[in-house]
Amino acid sequence: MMSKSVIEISNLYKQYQHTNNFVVKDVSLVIPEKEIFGLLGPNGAGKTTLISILCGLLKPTSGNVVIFDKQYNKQQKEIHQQIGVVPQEYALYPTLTARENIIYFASMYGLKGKELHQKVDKALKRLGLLNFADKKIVTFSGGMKRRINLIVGMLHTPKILFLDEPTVGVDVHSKNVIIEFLKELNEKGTTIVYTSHHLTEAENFCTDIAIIDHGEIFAHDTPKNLINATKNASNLEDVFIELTGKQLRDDV
Ligand SMILES: Nc1ncnc2c1ncn2[C@@H]1O[C@H](COP(=O)(O)OP(=O)(O)OP(=O)(O)O)[C@@H](O)[C@H]1O
Repeated sequence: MMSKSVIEISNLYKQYQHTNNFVVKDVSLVIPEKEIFGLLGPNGAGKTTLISILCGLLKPTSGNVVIFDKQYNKQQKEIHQQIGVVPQEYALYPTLTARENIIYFASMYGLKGKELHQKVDKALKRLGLLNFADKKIVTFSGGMKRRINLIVGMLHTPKILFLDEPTVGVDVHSKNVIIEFLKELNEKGTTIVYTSHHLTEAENFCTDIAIIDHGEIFAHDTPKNLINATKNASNLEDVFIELTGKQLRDDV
């Protein structure tokens, strides 16, 4: 039986002000509940623009986004209570500690008291950062900041978690910790929507993948079906090169 859809995107277009081109072009997608959906594409393909529209940070030029049967122009607050956002840029206060940052953002979702403190400790421990809880963010490495960014986005237990390149620029250890943590959240019921450059990571992690280039979705299917449907492809990288004509460096 098909899962019910939690995100429905129809005929989405985006053109930034004072530019001549659309950077998202006629994108229509349905994302079912409990999916791990990966949006893959080369630099400048439109991944950040599209995911920013889906989490309500940007307005589309035209088209429609429906999340849990709700639309941003009518029920923005209701949608925001049910989603979590982990942006590509660190959304953290550098001179506050990790714990202070997390508590500051979590309190905006109404988390407080003992429950909040227990959740903070549990997440910090799970992501290997409990010993750094009371250190200032300014002293953290890129991988540690990414993990705090992730806790900030998920502590209120969102039904959908949007992540823009959550593993970019981090070492293998941080990357594995992040991916394993996201898998656990997904097993507990969170739908994950993420963008990435990492084809091998996405192939192993995602239940469904859309490949975007020049603002257009070229393909959308399970990793296995994408590979099977592409002549001589043995992995997602082969599919990607066939569809976009580009080699996407699977860098750290
Ligand atoms: N604020 C903006 N104003 C004008 N053009 C923009 C703006 N933000 C992004 N763009 C352009 O829109 C296109 C898509 O950019 P976007 O950041 O969505 O791509 P991306 O796939 O996320 O790239 P990357 O992998 O490098 O992060 C690019 O050509 C970019 O230069």
